[in-house]
Amino acid sequence: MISLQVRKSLNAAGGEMLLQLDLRVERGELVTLYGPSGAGKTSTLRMLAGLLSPQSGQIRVNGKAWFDAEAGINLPPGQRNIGYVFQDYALFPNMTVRENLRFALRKGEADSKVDEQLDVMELGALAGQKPATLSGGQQQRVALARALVQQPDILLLDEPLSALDPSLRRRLSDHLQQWHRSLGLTTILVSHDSREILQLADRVLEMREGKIVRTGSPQEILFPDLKAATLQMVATLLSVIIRDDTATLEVAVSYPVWPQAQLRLTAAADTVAGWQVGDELIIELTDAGYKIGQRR
Ligand SMILES: Nc1ncnc2c1ncn2[C@@H]1O[C@H](COP(=O)(O)OP(=O)(O)OP(=O)(O)O)[C@@H](O)[C@H]1O
Repeated sequence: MISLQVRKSLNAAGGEMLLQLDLRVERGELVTLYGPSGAGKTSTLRMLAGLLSPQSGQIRVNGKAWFDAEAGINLPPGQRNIGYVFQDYALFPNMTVRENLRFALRKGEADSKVDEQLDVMELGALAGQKPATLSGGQQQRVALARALVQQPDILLLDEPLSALDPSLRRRLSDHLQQWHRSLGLTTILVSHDSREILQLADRVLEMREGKIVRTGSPQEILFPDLKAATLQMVATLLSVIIRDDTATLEVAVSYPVWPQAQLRLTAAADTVAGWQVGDELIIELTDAGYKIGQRR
């Protein structure tokens, strides 16, 4: 179990911002940190990893103090059994993909763990290449593979799938879910992707300006405006074609998640004025058919 009560003053764009956190994550839980850019999500992960020191407070993991300002305890990153994938990937530039993964093996462990991860991450063909020759998405997969080779107790993931194309993203989020369960990991995931959060998260912590402002299930936090008594769906606008007074829309349903999630709908051209691809929509099923509106 992770328990973290810390304060840290950060230099935000608009001046000083106090990161003030009091959170607990149970063993085996997968929790998502969700919130706008600059809310302090990455800084929270960096404090857990030992890369950023709080000014006051405590971090305890499974009963052991990792940080305690009053007692003068601050374990270095190497003594915290954490695997992390940060936005800059932090791969060793002078090592090949395979060497980057091998470096994360514990002493005396077989190379087969490296081969296994290369295989699952679909990186086998790139094993001999250096990070600089890889795309962002490939580097992201190497970073994820390296974090898992380490066999951590705690996995910290800062938008680990954001640079991947949609189909690879889906495959790897399935794998992530399996690893989290089968390896008994405790995972903290920073994500903005509704589908990813709905699929993976047990609980969402919403952060704003350095504080946790709401916690709840993915549905409660992502879609608080959905009315329980009516049949509604949340969807992303994929395309819109207007002909005369009628707009034809293609949308991808993100909640509830359907196996066949793409729909084609029509609406009055006036209704969709100003809508853009990528906008989130709410589709409400009514006696007369359906009603579409933009999600506020
Ligand atoms: N070491 C540091 N010292 C002081 N301020 C920092 C430090 N690291 C980050 N900050 C500032 O703290 C604020 C929060 O940054 P952080 O990266 O934690 O936000 P975030 O929620 O992860 O944002 P994003 O979604 O854009 O990654 C930013 O304004 C940043 O400039």
